[in-house]
Amino acid sequence: MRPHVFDIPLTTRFRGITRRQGILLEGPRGWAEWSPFPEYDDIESASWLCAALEAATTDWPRALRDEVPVNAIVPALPPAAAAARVRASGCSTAKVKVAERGETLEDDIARVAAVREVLGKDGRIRVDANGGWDLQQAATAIAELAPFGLEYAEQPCQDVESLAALRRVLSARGIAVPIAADESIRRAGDPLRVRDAGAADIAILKVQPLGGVRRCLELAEVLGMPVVVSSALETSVGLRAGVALAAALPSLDHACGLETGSLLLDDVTTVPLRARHGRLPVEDFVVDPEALLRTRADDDVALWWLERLRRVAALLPQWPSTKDLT
Ligand SMILES: O=C(O)CCC(=O)C1=CC=C[C@@H](O)[C@@H]1C(=O)O
Ligand SMILES: [Mg+2]
Repeated sequence: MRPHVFDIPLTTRFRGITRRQGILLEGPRGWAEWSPFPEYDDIESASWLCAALEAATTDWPRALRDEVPVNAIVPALPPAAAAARVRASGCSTAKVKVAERGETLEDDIARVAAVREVLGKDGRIRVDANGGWDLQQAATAIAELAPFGLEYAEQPCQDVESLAALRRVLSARGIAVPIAADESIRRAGDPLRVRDAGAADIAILKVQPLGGVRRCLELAEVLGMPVVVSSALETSVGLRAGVALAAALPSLDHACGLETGSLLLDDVTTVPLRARHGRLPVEDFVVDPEALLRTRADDDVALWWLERLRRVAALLPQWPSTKDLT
C-alpha cells in the first residue's frame, strides 16, 4: 500500500486549523484515508488506522439506503457569513459551532439567530460546543439558545459527569433540549460510560476515531440510543466511510454531519462528495491522479506523516507489513 500524503487548505478556520493533512492508501479493496488530527498521540491514532485498514481491505457492509441526509456545517463565523453558508448548502438542518474560544454567548446567539432566519421554523438547528462550557455556563447558554429551537446540543461540557448533571438540570428546569455526546464517545477509553452514566440522549459516531464502520455499527447497537454519523473533516475518501456507516445503520433518524467536504478548498476524487439538496449519494468514487498531484504535501510534511504512520502501524498487530509502507 503506497501512501499518498495530502495537504489541503480549508476555506475557513475550523477547530483551530487552516489546512487538512493526512495519508491516503490504496489497498486491495479500495482507497482509505488516515488523518488523525496532528496533536493526537500514537495510541489514539491507532484506531484511526484500524478504520483505514478496514476501508483498504474489506467491502462496505450492505447499504440499506441510496442517499443520506446531511447537515450544513457552520463554523464560528459572523452571523451574515453563517447565514450565507447555510443558504448555499441546500440543507434543512444546520450544525452551528458555539462556545468558540475568544467569543461570547452573544456571538453564539447572533449566529444561531441568523441560521434560524435562513432555515425558517421547519429547519433543524443543532449546536456543538466541543466541551467549551462548564456545567453552569452550559445550563445558561442552552436556556438562552433553546427559544431558537434546538434539535440537540452536542458535547456542551467536557466530561461525562457534567453531561449527566446537565441533563438533570435541564430537565428540572423544563428545558427540552437533548444532549449529544461526541468527544465523550470518540476520545473515551470506554465509550459505553456515556450510556451507563445517563449522560446523553444521542450518540455522535465518527468512523475514523472509533476504528471503522463495523465497529461503529456494533457500538450503535450496544449504545441503544439514536446516533448521528459525523465526519472527522476528511477528504471524499474518508467521507465515503461515513456514508457507508450511515447507509448501513438499521435506522437513521437524524441528518449526518458529513457535509464537511465543503470546508476543503480541494479534494482528491473525480466527483467530490458534496451535498445536493441536503443529501449525499451512497456511491463509490474514483480517485483523480491529477488531484493527487495537486494536493501532494511538501517533503517536510510528507516525512512527518510517513514517520507517524510507521510508528502507529507498528502498534497494530494486524497491519500487513511495515515494508509495504514505503
Ligand atoms: O458534525 C458535523 O457536521 C461536521 C463535523 C464536525 O463538526 C467536526 C469534525 C471534526 C472535528 C470536530 O471538531 C468537529 C466536531 O466536534 O464534531
Ligand atoms: Mg462535535
